[in-house]
Amino acid sequence: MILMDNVIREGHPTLRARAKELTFPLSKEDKQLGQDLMEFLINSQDPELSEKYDLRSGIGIAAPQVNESKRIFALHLPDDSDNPLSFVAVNPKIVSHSVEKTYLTNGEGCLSVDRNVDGFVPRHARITVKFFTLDGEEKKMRLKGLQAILFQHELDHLNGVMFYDHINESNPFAEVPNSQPIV
Ligand SMILES: O=CN(O)CCNC(=O)c1cccc(Cl)c1Cl
Ligand code: NI
Repeated sequence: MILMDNVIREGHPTLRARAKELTFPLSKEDKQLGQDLMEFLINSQDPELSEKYDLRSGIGIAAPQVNESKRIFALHLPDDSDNPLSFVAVNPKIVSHSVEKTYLTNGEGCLSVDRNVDGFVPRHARITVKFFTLDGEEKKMRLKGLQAILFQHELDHLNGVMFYDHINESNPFAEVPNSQPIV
């Protein structure tokens, strides 16, 4: 199982590398990696397991964060949100996006960043995405709100981008033009 000791932190070169596409059928190891990423999210959101294994809670995790430079990540948005979202995405892509932006007024956090970095992280408000499941099935879906933000945060990790790269340096809380914030 993935533990915090397996999570690499800022400064590790893998976080700034472009991760490599996977080929199908996936190797046993790559399938296991996808399953391990999802298991980490579920464990990290479980009060007992997160305490037992000292896990920082996460709603997404990308393979580069455990030093696997592969284009695969897992999202697991708690089922108390209006519509639950939980999947492992292989070779994910954004195929189209809104002009309008969005951002979380509380900012974003990252398991690979052991500090608070305040500021608005402007993201596409609505995205159409494509990815493959661990079994090689192609999926296409439209995401908005926190689900869209989360997908973009994880896809950034596959491209060596950190959330704070998007924060306005001169004024972290500067108004974001043409945006609908999420409180
Ligand atoms: O890459 C994934 N992580 O670093 C896991 C920890 N961060 C979060 O759960 C998190 C928190 C707030 C907003 C977003 Cl968008 C995310 Cl992703
Ligand atoms: Ni992150």
